[in-house]
Amino acid sequence: MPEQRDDAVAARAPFGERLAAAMAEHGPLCVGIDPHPGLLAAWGLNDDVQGLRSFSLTVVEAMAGHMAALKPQVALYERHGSAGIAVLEETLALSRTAGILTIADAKRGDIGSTMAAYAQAWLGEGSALAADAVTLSPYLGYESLRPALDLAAATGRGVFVLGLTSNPEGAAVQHVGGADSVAARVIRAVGMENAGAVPFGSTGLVIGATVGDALQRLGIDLAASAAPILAPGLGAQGATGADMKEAFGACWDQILGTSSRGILAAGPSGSALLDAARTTRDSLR
Ligand SMILES: O=C(O)c1cc(=O)[nH]c(=O)n1[C@@H]1O[C@H](COP(=O)(O)O)[C@@H](O)[C@H]1O
Repeated sequence: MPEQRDDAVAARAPFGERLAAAMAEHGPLCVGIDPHPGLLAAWGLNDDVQGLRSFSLTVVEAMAGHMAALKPQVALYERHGSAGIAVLEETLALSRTAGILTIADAKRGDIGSTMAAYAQAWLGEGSALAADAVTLSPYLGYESLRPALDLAAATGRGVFVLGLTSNPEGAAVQHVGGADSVAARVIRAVGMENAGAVPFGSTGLVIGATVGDALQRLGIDLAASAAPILAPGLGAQGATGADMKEAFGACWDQILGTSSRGILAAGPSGSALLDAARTTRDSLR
C-alpha cells in the first residue's frame, strides 16, 4: 500500500524534532529494555519467549506517557531466535500505539549494500522491526552508513552513531589519533548531517556517560555536532547524574541519558519500575 505509507511518512515530523518534544515533556531519560536471564529470574519469569514477552510489555506499559523513550536491546531478543524477534516486533508495535519513542539498540554497521538491508529492517516504512531510531556502528567507515542515514532522513526516523562508547575497551579504537582521533572524526561527520538543526538534528551520537575525561583529553566539542546524544552508563556501569553534568554540562540540552539494569532491577511491579525511572530521571535535572 505505497500511498498509505507515503501519507504516514508525510505526517511524521523528523526524529530530532519528535525527540526534542518528548524530552521537553518527559525529561532527558531513555529507559533501556534489556531482558537479561538474571533479570527474568529476579522477576519470577522463565528464560523463554513467554518470560521475554511479559518482561517487555510490562516495561512499555509502565513507561508510556511518562518517559521520553525506550531502548530495547536487540541482542537479548535475538538469543530467543525467531520467536524472540517476534516479541521485539510486538514490543515496538505496542510502544508505537502507546506513543513512546523507541530506539532499537542493534548497533548495525556493514558494507553499503548490506547496510541498505539493515536500514530497510530498522528504518523502513512498513517494516515490522522499524523503530523511531536505531544505533549504528561506524567502524566500517562512516560513509558505509549512508544507506541508513538517507533512509532515516526519508522516513522521519533517526540514528545514533557510536562515538565514544561507555566500555573501557572502546578507547583502543576510538581514542586513536590524539587531537584528530577516530571518535572526533566520527563526531565531526555527524555534525555535518545536522548542520543548521536546532536544538538538534536526527543523526545522533552515542557518548558513554563514563567517558567525560576522554572528551576533554581528545578536545571534542559535542555542542558543534548539533546531535542528540544518547549517554549510556548510568546506574549499573557506575555513572551518576552528577558525573553526567560534569561531562556534558556545556551541551546539556542535547543529552538523553539511558539506563537499563539500574531501573529494571526494580521490577516486576510497574509502579516500582516507574519510581526507579523517575528517580534516575530526576538525578539528571
Ligand atoms: O548503544 C548503546 O546503547 C550502548 C553504547 C555504549 O557505549 N554502552 C552501552 O552500554 N550501550 C548499551 O546500553 C545498555 C546499558 O545497559 P545498563 O548498563 O544495564 O544500563 C546496554 O544495552 C548496552 O548495550
